Amino acid sequence: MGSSVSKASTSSSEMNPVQLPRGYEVLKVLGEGYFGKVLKCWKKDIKQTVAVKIPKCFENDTVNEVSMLRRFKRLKLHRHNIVEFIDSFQTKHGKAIVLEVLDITLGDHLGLTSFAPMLLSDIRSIIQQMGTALEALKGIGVIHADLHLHNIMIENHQTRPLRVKLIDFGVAMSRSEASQGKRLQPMALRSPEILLGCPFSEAIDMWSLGCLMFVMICGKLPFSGRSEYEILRSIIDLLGQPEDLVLSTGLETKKYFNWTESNSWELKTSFEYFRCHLNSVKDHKLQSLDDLKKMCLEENNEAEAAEREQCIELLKAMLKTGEDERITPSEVLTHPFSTKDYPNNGAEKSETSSRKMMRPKAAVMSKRRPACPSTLTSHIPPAGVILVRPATAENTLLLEGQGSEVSGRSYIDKTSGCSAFTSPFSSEDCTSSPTYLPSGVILVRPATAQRTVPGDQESADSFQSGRYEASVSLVTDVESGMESPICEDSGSCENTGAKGPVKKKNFLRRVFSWMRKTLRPCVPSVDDLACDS
Ligand SMILES: Nc1ncnc2c1ncn2[C@@H]1O[C@H](COP(=O)(O)OP(=O)(O)OP(=O)(O)O)[C@@H](O)[C@H]1O
Repeated sequence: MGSSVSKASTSSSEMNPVQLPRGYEVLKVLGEGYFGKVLKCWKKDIKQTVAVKIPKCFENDTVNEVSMLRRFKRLKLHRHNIVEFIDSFQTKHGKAIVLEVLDITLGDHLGLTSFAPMLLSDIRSIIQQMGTALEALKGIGVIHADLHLHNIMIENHQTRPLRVKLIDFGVAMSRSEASQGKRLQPMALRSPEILLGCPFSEAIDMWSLGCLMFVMICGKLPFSGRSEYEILRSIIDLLGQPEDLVLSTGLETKKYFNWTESNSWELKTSFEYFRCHLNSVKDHKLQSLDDLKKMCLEENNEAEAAEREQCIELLKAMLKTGEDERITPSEVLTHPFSTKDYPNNGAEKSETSSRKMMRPKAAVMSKRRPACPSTLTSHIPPAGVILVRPATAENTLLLEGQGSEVSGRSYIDKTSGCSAFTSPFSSEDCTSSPTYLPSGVILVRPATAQRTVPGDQESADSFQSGRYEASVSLVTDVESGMESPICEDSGSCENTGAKGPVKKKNFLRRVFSWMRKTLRPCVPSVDDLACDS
């Protein structure tokens, strides 16, 4: 790499405190981390846009990261979902790193939907790909040690399946460097072995990935607290205490635990630890990970329940407090959730709700033209589901403009007692606790004979003809602020009396006209729905 430095333009130098070599043109700032600023640049010799990570100051030596990435390049690890290294060059603060450009971080992606739970199909593809990345790293004895929502990047968040890459090897190390007592990983994602100062291995990355999977499932962190003690207490609350055998190897165990007369370790109380009482700052109300199985997107959907069950089983295997018991990356890849191979898997016969929702969405997002006419019936959304484009900056604004959010908080069905989406977080008060939906999904009350006008065939016809309103029964009530035509009509609300058929018909007309105005820009066209192959 040539070391001659061009005189950057004013705008470039504003974005970039370090002048870049002649062969680069700065386009924009992509992101910033603790160690470096990442710029999108045009690399003239290869005629390609690249991401250039520039160290902020001299202490942030990137030599380790560069040599790690060079090794990955030799081993072609970009084929295993690890960011592709292109080049490096010297700056006054150390080596700048040139990488392939990626789209947005997983954290930003979740942020677009206010951390709504992700579809199981999206979670599966992310876990499979990160499992592959961790397997490749384990194969060469490398620990990433800094897995978090902003170190997993999506290649293009508008296409499905989601393609993700692992980035930021700033603190990555080889297994031989994994000396007991090192402080690694973001605190909330810190594994028990790091918290306790036990011997550790690549398994610490699986722990962090498990924590991230929890966030993808329910939009919350599994463990929270402002100190390591609180994180540890939070882990023990949800998962139970690590085995005494594990605790006995920790350099920090005595800091957090007392050795009792019954010859076992017992977590110190907050008073013993801090000299003051401290309430737990839990982000959720789960008693155990199994409670997550109760979270469902659709009632009475056995396929979805079976899929979720396997998803949570995998999560439990990732969040084992003892690293020896924790699932390995290769086991993740063969887990039934990853392979979608489990009893009651209705993949062949009837697809799960997430698939049903994903199909048209993928077609819409990839803007594929239908290559073949397809049978209409395979594209009719299940009763009670309105298909909308997945949340993007644009359509999020569209919905927000109506006083709502895609996050689903606004789509809680108060009248049905949260029956459309049961969340363990909202078990106490479903009107005030946040309940989340995946992006692109609006829940409606289940269709019943009374509520569905016209009948199935008519509904199918109108769906095909673009009159989507006919396939919809009733939109759920939304949270305050959202003007809803549904609850204006007493006949549609369970807590009010029924009205005559004429009034109901008028009401439905109003509903449909409201929906036409509101949802048309979000609803896929028939062309888009016509072929998903
Ligand atoms: N290849 C890339 N393509 C696009 N954006 C990127 C790329 N690499 C990094 N970014 C953006 O820059 C941010 C910072 O990158 P990175 O995590 O590598 O820096 P860091 O200083 O090591 O961060 P940290 O604070 O996590 O240690 C990322 O969160 C992301 O938003």
